[in-house]
Amino acid sequence: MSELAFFCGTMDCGKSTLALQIEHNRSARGLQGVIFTRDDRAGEGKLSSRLGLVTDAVEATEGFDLYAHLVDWLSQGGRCDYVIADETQFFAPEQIDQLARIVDDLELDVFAFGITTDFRSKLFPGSQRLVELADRIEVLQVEALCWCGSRATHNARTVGGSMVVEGAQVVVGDVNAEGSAGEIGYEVLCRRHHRRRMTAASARAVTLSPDVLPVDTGQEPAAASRQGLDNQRR
Ligand SMILES: Nc1ncnc2c1ncn2[C@@H]1O[C@H](COP(=O)(O)OP(=O)(O)O)[C@@H](O)[C@H]1O
Ligand SMILES: Cc1cn([C@H]2C[C@H](O)[C@@H](COP(=O)(O)O)O2)c(=O)[nH]c1=O
Repeated sequence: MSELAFFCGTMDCGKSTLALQIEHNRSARGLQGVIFTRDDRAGEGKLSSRLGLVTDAVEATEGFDLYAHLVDWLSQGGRCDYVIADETQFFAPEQIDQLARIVDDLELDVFAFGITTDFRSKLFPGSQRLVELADRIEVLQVEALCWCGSRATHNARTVGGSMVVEGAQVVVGDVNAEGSAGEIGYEVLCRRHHRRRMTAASARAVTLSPDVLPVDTGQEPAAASRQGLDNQRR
């Protein structure tokens, strides 16, 4: 029986890589898929992974009907054995309903990939609909890590290394990507540090601050600095 599977996780945990692997394994066996995406960092009509692989995809723009697209494609003699949808957090809830209809009415497997929550740890509407409709939800097993070494479960948006909590829900961007001052970047954090708005840069700044270095312990500076970091981890 065909199914709607939702593969989710934080940014940078390997979702697009898995999407490309599923595509590779199936096409290597002669199957043909249709790939949808929206607002991939590599540009319009692309599905890309940080490992350097990229493939062409159909851009699911606002108002684009994924079910109608597939019916058109099939009725023109096109072939489709399965569907892959990446960056599904950006899809409208109606488009997720269309993915479910592709499973139910066209009897095709749909593999959907996306982050569940935004930089404020609120569900994206598309991801919420996937949680509501998916037959199967898989959290990716390659864990991204917070700077403290714990499993990263949340996505932070940063400006100048500091976490921000104001702004539009959708801003395409990358982890480790902050360039010029004021540019938006992202960093994955554990919940504790997301709640405290403590990014790698702000933890480093606190650790190095003279305020938190014990002055009369007789410790070596390196040991004192480590102790400051331990305090932040707690
Ligand atoms: N230079 C590298 N060497 C090995 N693995 C890498 C490298 N760069 C990225 N990765 C892997 O790729 C993952 C990101 O894959 P990607 O599919 O782009 O993530 P997502 O789609 O979830 O944002 C990282 O978590 C890491 O496991
Ligand atoms: C948290 C968050 C992320 N985004 C954007 C940033 C990236 O372009 C994508 C996630 O892509 P990835 O392949 O999973 O790394 O989503 C956003 O627009 N708003 C957010 O709050």
